[in-house]
Amino acid sequence: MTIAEAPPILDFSVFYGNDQQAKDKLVEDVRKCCLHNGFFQITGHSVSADLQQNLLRCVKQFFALPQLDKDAVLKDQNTWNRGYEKIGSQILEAGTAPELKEGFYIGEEISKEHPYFINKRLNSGPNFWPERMPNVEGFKQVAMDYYHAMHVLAKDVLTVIAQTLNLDPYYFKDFTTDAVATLRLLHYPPQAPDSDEKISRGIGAHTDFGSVTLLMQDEVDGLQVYEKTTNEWLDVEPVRGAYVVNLGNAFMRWSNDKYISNLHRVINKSGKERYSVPFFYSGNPDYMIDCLPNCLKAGEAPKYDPITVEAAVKGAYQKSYGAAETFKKGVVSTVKAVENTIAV
Ligand SMILES: O=C(O)CCC(=O)C(=O)O
Ligand SMILES: [Fe+2]
Repeated sequence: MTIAEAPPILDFSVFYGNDQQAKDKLVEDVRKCCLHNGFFQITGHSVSADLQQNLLRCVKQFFALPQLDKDAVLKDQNTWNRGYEKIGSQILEAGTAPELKEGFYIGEEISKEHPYFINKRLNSGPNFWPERMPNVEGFKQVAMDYYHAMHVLAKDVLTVIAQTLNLDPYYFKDFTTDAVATLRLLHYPPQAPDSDEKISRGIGAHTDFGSVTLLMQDEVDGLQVYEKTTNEWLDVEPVRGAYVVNLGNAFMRWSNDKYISNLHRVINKSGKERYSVPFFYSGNPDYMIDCLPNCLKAGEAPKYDPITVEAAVKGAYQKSYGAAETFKKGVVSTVKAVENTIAV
């Protein structure tokens, strides 16, 4: 594995097997990636190809709905991060235009009687389903089956990550109990061939806010990961069925910046419609993120105060949507980088 290459593809099936040498090698490969840029890809995982394909079919059906039907479930109608976001709702990279993507957010189905909803906990409430969609019941079923399968896979990935830090494989058990996570369906229309490379983005350069992200891409490319050693953007070519795994800002803070939450972006120059589905795993909202064991060098002190998962993640989305609003009001020059985004 050389360094200035797109995130390597690791065979995760060894995690489920008994070959200790292969398991150790997986842990070692994941460790290298976490230290370098926090990005790797996995095949041979537990999510079935059928479920992945069914979900992608639903994603395409949803975005093909008439605009009015999508607008009926606009996410600004709730405060718990569910529903549809229009093209141009977000700016993650300072100095770029509102992003050329539309999205749909799904989370755990949390009723209005649930204590998480009553107490306005992180991203907690009922889903906001597109009731005008033909076969909406099928859409709900596939989306929730997929959402729950992703929780299982995220726990497995964290079991490996624990071992990369020489921790008990189940070190993250409390963190993953009653975890909050968000599934985001994304559609990137093709960018005009003559669009300005400097300001036109599917999604601007950003780092993810949560702990770990598991991303499924369809067959159209466009995702790029920043390579700091060479100051390049590396293409992450889609691999059928694979997940791109990356650590988010909360994990970086938790590891005292030993493990990296890295910049990435999407520019869809393919001329085709692009679809992708990131799953953002935050963790248990009450869990206290405090410098993980084995993350301090000799004599080094923790850089950050302990913080709950909820406090670490909340608010970050708000800032990026605020930036798009500011842009649309015509005050482009005053748009500031969101706190955790570095313009390169
Ligand atoms: O669509 C992609 O490939 C990346 C999406 C992403 O980075 C995000 O939603 O945070
Ligand atoms: Fe991202």
